[in-house]
Amino acid sequence: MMRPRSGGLRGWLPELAVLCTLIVAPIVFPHLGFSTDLLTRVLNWGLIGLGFDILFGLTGLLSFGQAAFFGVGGFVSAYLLVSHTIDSVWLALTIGTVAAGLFGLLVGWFAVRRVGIYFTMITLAFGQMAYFIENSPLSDYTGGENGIPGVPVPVLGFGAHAIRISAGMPMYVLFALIFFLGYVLARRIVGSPVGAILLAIKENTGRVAMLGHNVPAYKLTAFVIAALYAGLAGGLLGSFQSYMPPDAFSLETSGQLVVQTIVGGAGTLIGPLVGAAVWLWLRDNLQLIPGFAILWKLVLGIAFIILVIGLRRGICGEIAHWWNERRNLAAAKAAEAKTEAIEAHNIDPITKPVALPREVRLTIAEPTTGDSDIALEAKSLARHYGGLKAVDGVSFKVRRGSIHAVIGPNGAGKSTLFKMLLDEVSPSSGEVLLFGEKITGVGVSRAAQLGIAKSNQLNQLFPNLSVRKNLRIAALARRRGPMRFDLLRGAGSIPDVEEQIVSILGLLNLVERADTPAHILAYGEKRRLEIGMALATSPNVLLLDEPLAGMSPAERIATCAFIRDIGRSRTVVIVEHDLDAIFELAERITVLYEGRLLADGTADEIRRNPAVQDAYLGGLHAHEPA
Ligand SMILES: Nc1ncnc2c1ncn2[C@@H]1O[C@H](COP(=O)(O)OP(=O)(O)OP(=O)(O)O)[C@@H](O)[C@H]1O
Repeated sequence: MMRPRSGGLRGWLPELAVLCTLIVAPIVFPHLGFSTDLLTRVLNWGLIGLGFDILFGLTGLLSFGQAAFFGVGGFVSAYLLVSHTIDSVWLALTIGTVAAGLFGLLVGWFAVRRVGIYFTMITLAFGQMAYFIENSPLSDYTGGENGIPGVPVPVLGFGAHAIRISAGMPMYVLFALIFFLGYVLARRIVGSPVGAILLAIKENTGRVAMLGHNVPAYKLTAFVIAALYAGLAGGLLGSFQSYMPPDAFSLETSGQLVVQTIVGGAGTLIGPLVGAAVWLWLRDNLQLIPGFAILWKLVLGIAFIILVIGLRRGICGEIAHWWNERRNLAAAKAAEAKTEAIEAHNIDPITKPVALPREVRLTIAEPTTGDSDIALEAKSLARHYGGLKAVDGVSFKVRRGSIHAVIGPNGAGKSTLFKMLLDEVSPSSGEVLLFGEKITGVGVSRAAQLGIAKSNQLNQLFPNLSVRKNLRIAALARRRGPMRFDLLRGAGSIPDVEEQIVSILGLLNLVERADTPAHILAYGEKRRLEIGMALATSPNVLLLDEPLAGMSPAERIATCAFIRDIGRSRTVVIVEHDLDAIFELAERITVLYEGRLLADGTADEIRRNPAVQDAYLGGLHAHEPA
């Protein structure tokens, strides 16, 4: 699917292929029934599609309101030119594009905090509002139902040397050039750290936030990028046809963009262009067939259904999928065979851990008051679900640099407590202090930025990304902060992030699996990757929720060894049912029972505590020294 650029000349092959196609298209395509004007129109749809694909194909956000930005860009630019407020078409196009971007910022502000269908509904509502405003209150400026006629074409050069870019071939060349530049830019964005994070948002939004990235800000960035592309395409449309039509704002425009993107292949950048070519060609040619003139929409609909059912990934998506499968077939088969071998024979691929990633400096100030030796403190934490007190007023302190365990029978409230420790779940009452600073209420991504990370009881991976890319999303978080607009650098070009990934791959013994998609890994490997992702954020306090669950005995021993290693450079809090492991690892143990604190003390104190023995399980007696 949408692949960032790999190194060397090969990495530029898609750009080269697009450039060659744009050059030969006006020679070849007229033989297939495409006039030069139709090709120009296709390029204009392709240009909106580049931005839309970053929003929809890459980030997974389906907008039904792109016509609003297309219309704003088009009408602002057309009005400025026709009213002679501005004479330069280039300047008017720039202002129109910026206006669309600003409108995108406004709409996106409301939309990106909603998910799924609610996001789509908000974009649809704003799109319809924009259509109404253009048609009614602003009709003095937009021409209402008549649109704006007489939009001038762009001019290159000045004075006597000025060249008007007229319809036909000159206009095609202009559109092809702008599309190509837009494509190169879009590819860079996809390959940047921002692009990597947007893709991860589509895979698992919650985990991206938990790692410390500001998810709404990234979604908003994708939204504004899509609005800018649409605004530029809108402005160009007016100049191309010397007329800005009111239907630029219509729901049909937004719908057509979605349809074309799905037909061409979402997540490929080039898909919307190909989809537009198919769609416009079918539309134009069906109308010419005698007897089809009235039925063409029906036939177009049937053609769409056949394409979507036959080519689930869209035309370009299927081609890209076939190509990648063919290229990676041997590697994919080997990876699956290894997984089968691990699962069938219980091969333990863990060896001795290698270098630990180095500790990052604390991003929070040392506490000026209180006990600076306390890394984490829960103060009367409670979480109630209706009448159920999952956690009921629990207080405990975790000493800096220690391994601290939280144990308790099933349903005692351990996972809920953990979720409150990093503000993933808001407490009903009480608070959490990280190095003396209150973090309750800051939100999970801010808490991660302050230095607390968690590996989850149930894996929260990015299943379709490779192991390396999973770790990269984690390692980028604290290194770059909650949000950064590094849209033009390569995601894999930050040396200390890559060093961090290599150390963690070694630590988890996943070096050979670095390029394997996470969903192919064996269960034990997935558990290790889950821990590795939390570790890759370089946390000062690492929470491990049942890290040994589902591991083989040999993996448990090796995982305990590296948890002990991790504990040398940072504070570790661990929830685990394997009491042998806990008594071996933990310096202090907090025991929960039915949501309440039952005991808190050293491993020896807990082992001998009669209340723990009575309430927790008879099996604790088994751990009594003989
Ligand atoms: N979102 C929720 N809504 C309602 N009840 C919940 C929710 N989350 C947890 N609970 C309930 O709170 C109690 C504590 O659950 P929690 O998962 O924290 O326990 P636990 O000690 O981690 O258990 P286990 O060892 O089985 O993972 C359970 O009774 C659980 O059903």
